Amino acid sequence: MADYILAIDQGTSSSRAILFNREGELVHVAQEEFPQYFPNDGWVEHEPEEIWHSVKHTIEEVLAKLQPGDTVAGIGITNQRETTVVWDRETGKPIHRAIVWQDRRTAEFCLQLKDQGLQDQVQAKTGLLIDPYFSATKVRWLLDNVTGARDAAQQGHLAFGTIDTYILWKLTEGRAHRTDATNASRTMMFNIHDQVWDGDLLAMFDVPASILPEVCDSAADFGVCNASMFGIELPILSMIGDQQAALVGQTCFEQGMAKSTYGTGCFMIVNTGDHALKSENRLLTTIAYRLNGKTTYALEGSIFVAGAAGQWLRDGLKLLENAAESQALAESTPLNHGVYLVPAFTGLGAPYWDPDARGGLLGLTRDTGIKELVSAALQSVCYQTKDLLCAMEADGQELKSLRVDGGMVANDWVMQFLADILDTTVERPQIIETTALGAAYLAGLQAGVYVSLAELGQSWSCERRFSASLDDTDRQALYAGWLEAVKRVMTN
Ligand SMILES: Nc1ncnc2c1ncn2[C@@H]1O[C@H](COP(=O)(O)OP(=O)(O)O)[C@@H](O)[C@H]1O
Ligand SMILES: O=P(O)(O)OC[C@H](O)CO
Repeated sequence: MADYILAIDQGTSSSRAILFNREGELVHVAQEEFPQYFPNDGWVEHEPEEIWHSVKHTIEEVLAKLQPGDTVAGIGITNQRETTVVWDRETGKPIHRAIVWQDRRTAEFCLQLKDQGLQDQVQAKTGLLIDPYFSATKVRWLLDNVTGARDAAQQGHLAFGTIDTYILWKLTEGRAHRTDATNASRTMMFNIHDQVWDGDLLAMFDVPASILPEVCDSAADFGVCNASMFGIELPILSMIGDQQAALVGQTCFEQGMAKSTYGTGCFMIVNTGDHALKSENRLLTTIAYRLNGKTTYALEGSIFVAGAAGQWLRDGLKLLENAAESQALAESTPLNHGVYLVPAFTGLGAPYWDPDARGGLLGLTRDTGIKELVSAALQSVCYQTKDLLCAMEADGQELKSLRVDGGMVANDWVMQFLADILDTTVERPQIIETTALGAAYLAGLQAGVYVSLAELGQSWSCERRFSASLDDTDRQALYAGWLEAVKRVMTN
């Protein structure tokens, strides 16, 4: 049996390649950031070739650490979801930069669809709420705005993919055009009940079926990366959206188990088993994973800005050298400083869904300083999680505890404030690279390294539990201030 599984975690801010051993331990990791482009108000783009190069370099870096005789079972790919790439099938060249999930350029078109009363139909088929977040309107924008694209698409010359599909295409040098059910479920073109690309939706978004990838289980034989690329032949054995991968990496396999991931954005997901539970509180119904043709569903709350607020303080305002510094600054101010940052830089996601909202900084006084701003930015992530938790509870999902992961959970102050504001126990696992681990687990299942999800469930272990200790009155007062601040920035 092979020694290692290679996971590729292609996130919004960086790409990572990680070698896990059979015990699910992280053995080697390489990481590379890539540029973000903000060409217009609310627009966010990535250069697909730059993403691919970062993926290629990180794979090369970790494979270089293998010893002679070491074997790799295959690759699991997990990725930032919804981000949309369209490329030429012949040349492999993207016709435009990727339109990133955070991008709001199609807000007006989404509003038109909602005004036409199409929300219910879209939600019934896809589990999603009409929003620029999802791929469908981004594909339409590309076909309408890149010269010649629509004609080329009609003639079958173009391919669409989310980032998983694009990486697979590159790894297999154009031989495989596939995605998995979790990524398909985020396009707003996929019927999550019938598990097919939906003709009505394709007509609604004016997307020709010829550009779509084949949809597979999350663990499947997706294709093979030939030895000519990295020196060893590597089959691609899993593909899964990063938030669903984190659910798998956190081994939340039972109904009612939940995780929240704090990367660029924040995504809380609760496993709802084989039931596609319709949210009455503006959460998303989505596919958690599909294995051996059996679909497991989830309820998701998606927040667009979490760690990105720290990036703004670091790169935009130059208030921080690095994200880790934020902890000491936040520790040096009381919780009730009265400053609220609503980081609606690219609109608000769940449960508000207001693409036109923009950020607000409220409660400033003459003595407001860097530490209050930093604290407010970190607190905003926890308040937004509270919004999601309230929506989940209103949908009948009672969480006893919350498993957390992602780059931001290294910050103990944030984790304690999160437990305090949620009034729930927050559990940080030993391995916080759970996204990559989830992809590796599924690749391992496909390769026969692991036998079942139940076996994997035994492997989860907690590094630290954060218990709520804040007085109830203080909690309520802090959260009431947040709700008031959100009201001030909303446009709908
Ligand atoms: N100690 C920390 N405190 C606060 N934020 C942090 C800390 N460490 C990392 N981050 C934030 O976490 C994010 C990176 O997390 P990661 O899971 O790698 O994101 P992604 O998958 O979106 O690329 C960045 O936005 C960074 O600012
Ligand atoms: O890059 P992340 O980890 O913030 O995740 C992005 C999400 O998949 C967007 O839906």
